[in-house]
Amino acid sequence: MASSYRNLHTPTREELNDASPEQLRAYYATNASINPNLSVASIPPTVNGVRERTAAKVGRMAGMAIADYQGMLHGFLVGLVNAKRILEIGTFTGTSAIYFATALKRNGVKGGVDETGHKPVVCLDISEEFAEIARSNFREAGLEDYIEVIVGDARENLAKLSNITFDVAFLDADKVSYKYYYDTIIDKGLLNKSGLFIVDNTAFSSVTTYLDVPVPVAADAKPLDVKFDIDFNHRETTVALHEFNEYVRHDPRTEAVMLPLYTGVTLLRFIN
Ligand SMILES: C[S@@+](CC[C@H](N)C(=O)[O-])C[C@H]1O[C@@H](n2cnc3c(N)ncnc32)[C@H](O)[C@@H]1O
Repeated sequence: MASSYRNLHTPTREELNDASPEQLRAYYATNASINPNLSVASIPPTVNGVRERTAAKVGRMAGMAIADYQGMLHGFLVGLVNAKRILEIGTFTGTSAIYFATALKRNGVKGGVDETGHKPVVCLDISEEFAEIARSNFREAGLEDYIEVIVGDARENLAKLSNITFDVAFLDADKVSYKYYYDTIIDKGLLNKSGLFIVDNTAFSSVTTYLDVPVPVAADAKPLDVKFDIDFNHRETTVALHEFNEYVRHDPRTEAVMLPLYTGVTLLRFIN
């Protein structure tokens, strides 16, 4: 790739296509080294054991869960926008949903199904196996009244959601669909005008980023043979994210900022 991150050149699709995996990774290298132990925020007890239980079930795929530091950031943002309802696309075994629900509860939001027919955190995930693990993690955390998981392709289930608006929408499922999720949420009015999008992995370059994360797999763990397409196309994902980034950069409806946290976290809000 001709250009580097330092001179802030935005690579073209052709440049991304020509780049080696090492160049992609170097280009998108982000600050993955923030140590939660140095953070002034604390990891809530509701996430205790979630990573260990996840790793015991899915092995190294457990690295797909958001990091604690990012979860603490999400909790902070939930407070900042005074969120009452959150939409999450891509739940896996529930780490990010637990951070969201913990923050809602701390902010005084009550659990249970409300007049919209939903609990405060509505999660969409395609995998019944992951959803089952997530639900048991929600029970362990005492947050089952706060979080529901709707299983199926989020592209279809998003289209079915109606008569509800959210204060935060978190995108963390298949990256190639981010633009579709973003546009559908806006077009259907699913995000309040003062709401916040949080979009994960926007500077992602390789799934090995997940797999490089050390996870606490117990020696006697026998991970499930979970049917999940971990072998998805890295380049297709990278290019789709690049196109998403360019799309939102030029979208007059919103303003965006990408935080150089882990594999990139983009925050977007509506411009009046
Ligand atoms: C990176 S993981 C989410 C991690 C999660 N937010 C956490 O903190 O643990 C991505 C998830 O997206 C789900 N997924 C992938 N494609 C999907 C689709 N088309 N619709 C719904 N979920 C999808 C996968 O099953 C997986 O659980």
